[in-house]
Amino acid sequence: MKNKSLTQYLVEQQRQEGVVSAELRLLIETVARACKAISHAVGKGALGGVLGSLDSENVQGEVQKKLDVLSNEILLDANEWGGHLAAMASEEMETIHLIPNRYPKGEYLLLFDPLDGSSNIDVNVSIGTIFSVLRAPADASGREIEERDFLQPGTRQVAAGYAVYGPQTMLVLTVGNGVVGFTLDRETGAWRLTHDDIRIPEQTAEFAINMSNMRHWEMPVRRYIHECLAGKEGPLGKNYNMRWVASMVADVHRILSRGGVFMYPRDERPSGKAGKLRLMYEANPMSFIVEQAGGVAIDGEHRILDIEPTALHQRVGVVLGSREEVERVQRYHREAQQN
Ligand SMILES: O=P(O)(O)OC[C@H]1O[C@](O)(COP(=O)(O)O)[C@@H](O)[C@@H]1O
Ligand SMILES: [Mg+2]
Ligand SMILES: [Mg+2]
Repeated sequence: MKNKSLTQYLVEQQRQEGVVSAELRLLIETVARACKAISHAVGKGALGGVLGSLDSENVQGEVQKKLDVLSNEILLDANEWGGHLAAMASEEMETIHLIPNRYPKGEYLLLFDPLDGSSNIDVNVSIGTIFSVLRAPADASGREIEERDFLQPGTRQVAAGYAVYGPQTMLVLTVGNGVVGFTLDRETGAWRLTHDDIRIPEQTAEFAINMSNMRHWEMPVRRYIHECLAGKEGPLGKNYNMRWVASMVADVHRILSRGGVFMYPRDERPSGKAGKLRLMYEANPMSFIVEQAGGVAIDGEHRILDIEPTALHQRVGVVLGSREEVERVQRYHREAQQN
């Protein structure tokens, strides 16, 4: 039998499981269509003139790549007119994007990191798109959506997913009923269910962290990585392997595929920034997916999904992946606080 299509999966989630509304189904299909368009642009590379940087910076002061801006535009254009959304927010835009008055409005809020792993674009390494869906608060009906309407904890997400543009283009999705993965059939253009009920193994011997930041890490992170590096003779009693793609989508995708722990911890740099990754566009959607796959996601001490956001572009420390390892890192943080 042929693999199920994304539409078929979503219709089942709507009819049989009752976890997806018709509007949410159409919204997810629209996002998936946009990801397909981004995948095509990524695939053209230098032939499509999409590589390289622009002169502009985004709100976080990062130089924008052509593909950051192009992917942002593709997602905005695809999602503006469908009538499913009240507003959108993106890592690449300073403030929220309201649905223009000429289009019907819906009840959902869409947030995205249009192009994750920007430093890998020009070197032909896997990159991706991350998205998160919230419901607009009930008290927002009848008035214009404001930034504060987006500031909801990750537990309120009704769907989250990512597309990874690698050797294969895949879409990994949760609607709060487990995690599934679709592979883009490049000949027919269809998303086909290839990875049913993805589960992260509880134990692992593989970690992912940017080691060049070691001198800035807090003690609990140093302790954990030091123990991993000590291998079989150390306190953890096993030899660890290390991987760091530097595209969160690709690193998290590996963890969903074979387990592991991914860390971009907050550190002791005086920048006052709590880590590098963004809560609303990266940490929350990935944490929702990881938890739905049986893993754990924390900021060091606390569950990421419980964080009450205070700003749209807020950054957060991230430790996620296989349960036993993440809980060990959490224990080290708690012990450090008690001392
Ligand atoms: O270059 P570093 O410091 O290793 O950071 C890598 C991290 O930065 C990110 O690329 C940030 O995402 P953007 O490309 O969307 O800004 C993550 O995907 C990745 O985990
Ligand atoms: Mg990113
Ligand atoms: Mg990005």
